[in-house]
Amino acid sequence: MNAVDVRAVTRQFPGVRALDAVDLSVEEGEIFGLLGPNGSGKTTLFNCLQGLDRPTSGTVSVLGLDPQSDLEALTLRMGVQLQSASAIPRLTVREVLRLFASFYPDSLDIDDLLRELGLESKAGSRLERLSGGQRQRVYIALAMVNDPELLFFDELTSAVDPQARLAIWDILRGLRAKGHTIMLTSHSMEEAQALCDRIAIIDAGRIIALGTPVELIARQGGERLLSLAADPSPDPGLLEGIDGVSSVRLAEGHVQIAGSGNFAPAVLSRLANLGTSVTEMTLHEPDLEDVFVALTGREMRDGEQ
Ligand SMILES: Nc1ncnc2c1ncn2[C@@H]1O[C@H](COP(=O)(O)OP(=O)(O)OP(=O)(O)O)[C@@H](O)[C@H]1O
Repeated sequence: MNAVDVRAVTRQFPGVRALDAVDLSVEEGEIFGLLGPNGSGKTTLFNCLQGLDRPTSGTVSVLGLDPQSDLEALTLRMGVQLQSASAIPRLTVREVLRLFASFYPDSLDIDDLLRELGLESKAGSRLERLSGGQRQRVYIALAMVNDPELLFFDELTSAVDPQARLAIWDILRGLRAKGHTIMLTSHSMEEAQALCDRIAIIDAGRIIALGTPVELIARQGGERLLSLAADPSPDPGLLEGIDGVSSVRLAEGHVQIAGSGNFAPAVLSRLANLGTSVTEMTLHEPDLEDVFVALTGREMRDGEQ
């Protein structure tokens, strides 16, 4: 059984179709990323999955349950990340965990949870005193307190520094290793690539791509791009026949060589044979951002509304 099944889900608000015939499934035990620019429908879909909103048409099944009619049973089995703890800033980490644990008939041991999330030394600190990364770890702990099968995280790492981000990714990987299913939203293609088993890219309420990051990049025909400055600048025609190279062009004083496979060493050796010295070189691997640009004609961040 899939953890989540969404079939032909449309959510129409006055003047805005936030979700438009969305189909997707999340398998048990995977980290599934829902990626899209601001206003693309991520929160609306999460709301429908968590029983906070109802699709205008289509069906949603979460852990085999209907989030509208079976919400009570579902609440015991899912964990939802708190958006902001503004209502409880004066409680300590331990107090807020105890409070949340009291909402459920069964909960994890608070000390184990604190240890697992590296929060033991912060147990007595008020939420308002924590750093952004520490607070996000508390939100993860709160979502975990009922030991849920399925966890939802919304923009978990958007406001934390790179080091805290890596620590949070490790926590999520640890949850996956223990069999939990995770569904997360993100604006970050980098995060999706590093963390998610599969992703759906959503744009204007429609799923425009669905698969593993590697599949999506391959499907888009993503190529490596070797960009170099060389002196003297070589005739592009002399690099065109190299194995794996699909195109060579001169742009802004750089030679840009696109292709697949490991063509860079052959290019460099051809340039050396031509007596050309390379003064600068970068290699861009195809990534999910390229997939988004190829599908929509714009950058993920440009799409913000
Ligand atoms: N209650 C509502 N009433 C009217 N329009 C809404 C409502 N909720 C969301 N929308 C609209 O639906 C669209 C999708 O919004 P949603 O919040 O799902 O996007 P999102 O992808 O989560 O964005 P963000 O990344 O900014 O959180 C937007 O155009 C939004 O303005």
